Amino acid sequence: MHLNHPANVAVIGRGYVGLGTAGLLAHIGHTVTGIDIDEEKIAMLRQGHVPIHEPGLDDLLASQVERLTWTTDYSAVRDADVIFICVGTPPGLDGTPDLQYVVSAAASIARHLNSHSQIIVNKSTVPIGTGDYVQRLLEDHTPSFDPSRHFVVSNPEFLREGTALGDSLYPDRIVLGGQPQALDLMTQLYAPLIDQSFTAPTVAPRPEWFTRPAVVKTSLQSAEMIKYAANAFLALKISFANEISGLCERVGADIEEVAAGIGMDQRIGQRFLQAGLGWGGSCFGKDTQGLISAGREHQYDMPILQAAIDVNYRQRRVVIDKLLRHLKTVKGKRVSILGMAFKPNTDDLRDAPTHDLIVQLNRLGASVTAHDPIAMNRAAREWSHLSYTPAATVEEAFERADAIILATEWDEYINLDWNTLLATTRRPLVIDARNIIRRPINAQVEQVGRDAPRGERRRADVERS
Ligand SMILES: NC(=O)C1=CN([C@@H]2O[C@H](COP(=O)(O)OP(=O)(O)OC[C@H]3O[C@@H](n4cnc5c(N)ncnc54)[C@H](O)[C@@H]3O)[C@@H](O)[C@H]2O)C=CC1
Ligand SMILES: O=C(O)[C@H]1O[C@H](OP(=O)(O)OP(=O)(O)OC[C@H]2O[C@@H](n3ccc(=O)[nH]c3=O)[C@H](O)[C@@H]2O)[C@H](O)[C@@H](O)[C@@H]1O
Repeated sequence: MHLNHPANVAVIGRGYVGLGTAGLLAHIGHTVTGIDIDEEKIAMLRQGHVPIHEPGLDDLLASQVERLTWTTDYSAVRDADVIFICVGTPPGLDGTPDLQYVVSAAASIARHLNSHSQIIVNKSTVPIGTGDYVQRLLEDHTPSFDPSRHFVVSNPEFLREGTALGDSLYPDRIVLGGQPQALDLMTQLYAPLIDQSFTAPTVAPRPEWFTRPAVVKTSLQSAEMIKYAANAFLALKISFANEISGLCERVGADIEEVAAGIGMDQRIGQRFLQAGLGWGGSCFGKDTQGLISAGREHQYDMPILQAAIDVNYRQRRVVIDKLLRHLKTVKGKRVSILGMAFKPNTDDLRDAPTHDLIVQLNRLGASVTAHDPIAMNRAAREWSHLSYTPAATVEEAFERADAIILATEWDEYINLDWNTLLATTRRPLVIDARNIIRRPINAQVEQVGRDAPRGERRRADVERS
């Protein structure tokens, strides 16, 4: 079978994954219609405004205006060769992913499928078996449905927020699950990405070391499982580093040196061993819980994943314990938090550790001030249930503070003139929950899994020697 080039593609959902996918497919030459039910966000996109903060995405989308259309009208599906589902799958109350948006998107697609060959590709992270379910739903609701022409494919997404463009344009692998003829069509769609024959955009240059992505073709179920297993493994790697960091503190070892030392074993690898406040964001918590709930459905325990979750959320208490060791009580004290987004270079606040830090500090009676270079406006909307004073500038956060907690390692914080700012505090106490401070500063500094920074031995020194 043959896929038109350029292909007509519909991308359902304009979140982090939908916008990244639309931008990528337009950049490699396809004609893309982005569909979302959120009229306000579609209106913003039509006016050239990107509704999320993702470095370089606004420039990439602006460079592709001729290939990109935004609409709330599903009838665009009728002319599409390939239809991507990129809607949210948030956790339900018991940790099971809520599939209502996927089901509703699939039902809307079903109303508009045509009688030609069309591929429905799921990029949302969904429980194993959802692809089959979507196929049955389409069969039931599409009078013209023909399994020799209408295919459901799983193509999980591995981008990280904050580095979405680079991750999408230069991926380690492209995972495709489904029937062989549908996967052949998908490799035709992705040919410029697989061969890296596109011109790298200036906002995301091709790394020198990058050659081409691997293409992994599997069954629908295996592709769906690969996504969950990848996120779960990364999450447990971080929790492993955090668990070891607690013991490091007790025996006088330094987690930065230990992580560098074990990470040099290529079987382990350096990445995702950064100890600190633990993971946050929309996916690691949701997907580890999602796997556990899938196990529960099959009467199968997943104790390693449960332990990874427990260790992760314990880190949020460890940081407050460190603060209390110095201040005894925080009642009436001014505690300033630097960083609200769950990681740098994004405005995403989902499951951000800072949320839980503020909750704990509110309970302990502290007066909380918080700052973030990008996420403050979003926090004003999404965290109105919390009690904190937003600091308009980082200087304002330091002024008269009894303690500073560094929660997100934005470059802006790494490059601060710490000593000048600390001079304006009431007490120079820094809880560096991301271990970013490398040299001694004029403050008592608490880090995670190590003594205060001495300056003479750093992770980088270990890497060089
Ligand atoms: N955020 C990330 O970095 C990554 C997310 N994922 C997965 O991708 C999926 C999407 O995640 P995000 O982009 O973060 O979600 P998001 O919450 O940022 O965006 C979802 C979008 O879908 C729209 N939507 C909901 N129902 C719809 C419908 N019936 N028709 C059209 N649009 C509809 C919403 O209005 C929203 O704009 C999730 O399953 C997530 O687990 C996978 C890899 C990375
Ligand atoms: O499914 C998803 O949504 C995505 O989830 C993660 O991406 P993301 O959550 O955007 O960001 P990460 O860079 O993975 O960071 C997640 C959290 O882990 C924390 N982290 C990361 C690495 C580390 O060593 N230590 C650590 O605490 C970060 O601070 C952050 O809070 C995965 O890395 C992506 O591959 C995946 O596509």
